[in-house]
Amino acid sequence: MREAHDVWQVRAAEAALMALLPDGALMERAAAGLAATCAGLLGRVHGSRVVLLVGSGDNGGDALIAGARLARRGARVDALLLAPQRAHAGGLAALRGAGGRILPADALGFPAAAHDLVAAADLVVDGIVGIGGRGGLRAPADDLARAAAQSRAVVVAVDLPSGVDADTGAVAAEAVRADVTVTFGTWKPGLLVDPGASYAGAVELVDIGLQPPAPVLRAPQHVDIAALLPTPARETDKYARGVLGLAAGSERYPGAAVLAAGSALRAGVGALRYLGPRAVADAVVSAHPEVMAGSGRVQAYAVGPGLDTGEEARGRFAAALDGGVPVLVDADALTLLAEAGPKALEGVPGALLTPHAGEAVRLLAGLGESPTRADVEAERLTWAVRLAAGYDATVLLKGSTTVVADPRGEVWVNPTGTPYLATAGSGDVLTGVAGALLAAGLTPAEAAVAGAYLHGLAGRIASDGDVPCAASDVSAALPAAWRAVREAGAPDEE
Ligand SMILES: NC(=O)C1=CN([C@@H]2O[C@H](COP(=O)(O)OP(=O)(O)OC[C@H]3O[C@@H](n4cnc5c(N)ncnc54)[C@H](OP(=O)(O)O)[C@@H]3O)[C@@H](O)[C@H]2O)[C@@H](O)CC1
Ligand SMILES: [K+]
Repeated sequence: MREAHDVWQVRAAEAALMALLPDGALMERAAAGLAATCAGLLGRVHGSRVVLLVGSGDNGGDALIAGARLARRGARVDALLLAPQRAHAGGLAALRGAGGRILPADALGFPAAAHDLVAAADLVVDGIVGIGGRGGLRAPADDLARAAAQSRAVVVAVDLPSGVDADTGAVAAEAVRADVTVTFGTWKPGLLVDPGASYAGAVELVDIGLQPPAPVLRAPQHVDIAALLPTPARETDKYARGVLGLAAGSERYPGAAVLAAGSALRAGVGALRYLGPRAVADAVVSAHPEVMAGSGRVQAYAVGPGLDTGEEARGRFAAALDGGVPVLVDADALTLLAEAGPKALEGVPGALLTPHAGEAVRLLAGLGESPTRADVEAERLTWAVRLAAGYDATVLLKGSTTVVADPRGEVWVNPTGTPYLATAGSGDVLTGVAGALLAAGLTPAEAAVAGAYLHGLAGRIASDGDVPCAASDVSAALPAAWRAVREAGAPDEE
């Protein structure tokens, strides 16, 4: 599990550790890790051209000390200081001592000369701001961020790309686009959640000895998901494996039911009961003869894909909520839930809501909040947590990064997925998978985390080689995704 901590937690852990160490030791550790990554990226350090973008805080200090290490190995290092009077004194002395050049950015005939330097560099180190950053990058730092983006140099961000909010991943204005981010002590949420995650490039974590408390955000890996996936026991039967009731599809949208059903079957349900109009039931059964049409005992319901919002749909939604079992609420059922408000979920033993940003806006309106879709996409952690608390339910907020929040405030981010999953029917596949896991007895949060992970992985498999895929292809790739996760979780053979 990758674990991320917020700025407040990092600062507290840093203070506790600094009290035990000589002055500057922590920054030396950070800078040593940073310099090692830069050297690896350069290949040949001697004779290479390195430009440091140096802000006024310790993030700039890390860059200067790493730059000194590279200069001692023969790199030509130029430090561009954004605030010469306030740059890290120890870092400046170290770089000067190692033969690096120190250039106040504004004394250079800024910005032209600074641009030339950045354009000619092999590697640019972004030490403008780290966890002390607030809001979008201010001038003239924003201009340097643009210059770095235009340069052919490899861009390495120190701790996190400047301009990315460490706690939320929000990018208020310009931000540095890094090829690699070297982060210290622990992951920051902004490195895992879009839009910030998309600015970070490949992230390397340098252990500096921090011992932070429980994380604010977790990103599961294959082994974590393998530990959640149900394995049928020798004496199991279809009821023990979990029966899912699927209330999806309508005469207008029969395909959603077919896709969700096929995906649930591939995600290990013992049996699937389809609940809906006769014509749709016929389509589902003809595509998947394993499906039983009609009501009966189930361990969980999944309700919503292609459901429609008319009288008949409302009846199916109400029946699912009244069933006394966990319920996954998606698509049209989210619209009905937003209308009814959180009280509709009272008495449901475990609800999992799976909105995209637009549906989240509707649900939030039911709580008296009025963010726009763009607001939700810019700060998805914040809004997912708010929804989970307001509806007292687990929320899986779908999007460029999918996040899961449970009502106690635990939050996960899904590291799998691909933009190719933005295709019609993709959400129906996710509903089938997560619904099956819910029926198998996973908690709503576990079903959401594992469901999003498998769905994202199946999407990557289906679009391997940068090839577009249909939702049916994603569904068909579920067994391969499941297998990949299982293999990673299997104990090594002796
Ligand atoms: N924690 C740890 O364990 C360790 C931490 N370490 C390192 O310390 C870093 C944190 O250092 P930090 O606290 O000095 O803050 P930092 O990120 O340099 O930024 C502050 C400066 O940025 C400026 N600024 C702010 N917003 C801005 C904007 N939008 N646009 C432009 N400028 C903006 C702000 O200016 P001001 O607002 O004061 O004018 C202020 O001067 C951390 O990320 C890591 O790299 C490692 O060395 C060792 C282990
Ligand atoms: K930075």
